[in-house]
Amino acid sequence: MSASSLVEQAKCSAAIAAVDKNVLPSVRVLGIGSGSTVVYAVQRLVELKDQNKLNPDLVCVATSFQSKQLISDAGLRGVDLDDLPALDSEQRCFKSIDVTIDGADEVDSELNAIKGGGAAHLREKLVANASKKLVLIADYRKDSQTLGDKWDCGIPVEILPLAWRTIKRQIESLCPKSNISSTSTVAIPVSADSAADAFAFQSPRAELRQAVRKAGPVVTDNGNFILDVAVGKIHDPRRVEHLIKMIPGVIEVGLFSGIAKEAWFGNEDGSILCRTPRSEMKKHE
Ligand SMILES: O=C(CO)[C@H](O)[C@H](O)COP(=O)(O)O
Repeated sequence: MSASSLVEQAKCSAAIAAVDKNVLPSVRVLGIGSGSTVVYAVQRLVELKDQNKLNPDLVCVATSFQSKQLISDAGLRGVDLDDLPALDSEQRCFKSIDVTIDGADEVDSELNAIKGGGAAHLREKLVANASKKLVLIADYRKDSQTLGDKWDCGIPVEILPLAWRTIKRQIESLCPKSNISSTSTVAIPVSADSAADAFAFQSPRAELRQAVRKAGPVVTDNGNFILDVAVGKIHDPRRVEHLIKMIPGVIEVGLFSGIAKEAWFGNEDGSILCRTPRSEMKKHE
């Protein structure tokens, strides 16, 4: 089998396993992520729907234009995030989505994730944050110990177009390039008053993401630009996320720290791994 078929098979098997385990008839509100792996999840939902295995009142919340199209093409009922009741009266919590199934660009051992390879991470994070459970699905290339081990395209950062050069400069000046070599890892104090406020960070390089088959930059579903910020290995994703998010004009950072509850990976050999934060890997057939 070719390498690309193996990857597709791995995406598909992870998606099917995650949907079967998580989209039970009790699920009434389902978040649908974005990207190529999610396509397989939606295909599985159609099969379950045809077998009357889904909640008859199921509604789906989209995370992008693509996801909205997937939902409607599958004959599933879509609903806007803001049209959901703010409070789940049964469980008395403010998470109105039961489960969200989404892809990822890289997932570390704690299930922190890089997302936004498809430039959809702003709405993906809104939906994930409103979900009782975020389940990630991916192929074996995304499964890593530390963010930055495998994904080398940088952290996607959605920004306000009118100040893109200023924001780029400010991100790059989080750690002046002149201070370090391209391979070194240095400690950057994020606040002057505490030595503990330091984290490993490589020289950030922020590139404006360019469109394919369209002249100029990628424009997100929200009308914004994307900077891909290369920082090397990310040992403290929450810190990095907060540091970048503090820059005025940054709308959302494609780091999902401590949000996902479960991640499913399809392997090259056809097996599937399910991971939870800090857990041992569980092998499924
Ligand atoms: O975050 C995303 C889009 O913003 C995607 O979920 C992520 O890029 C993974 O995509 P794929 O399943 O195509 O590998």
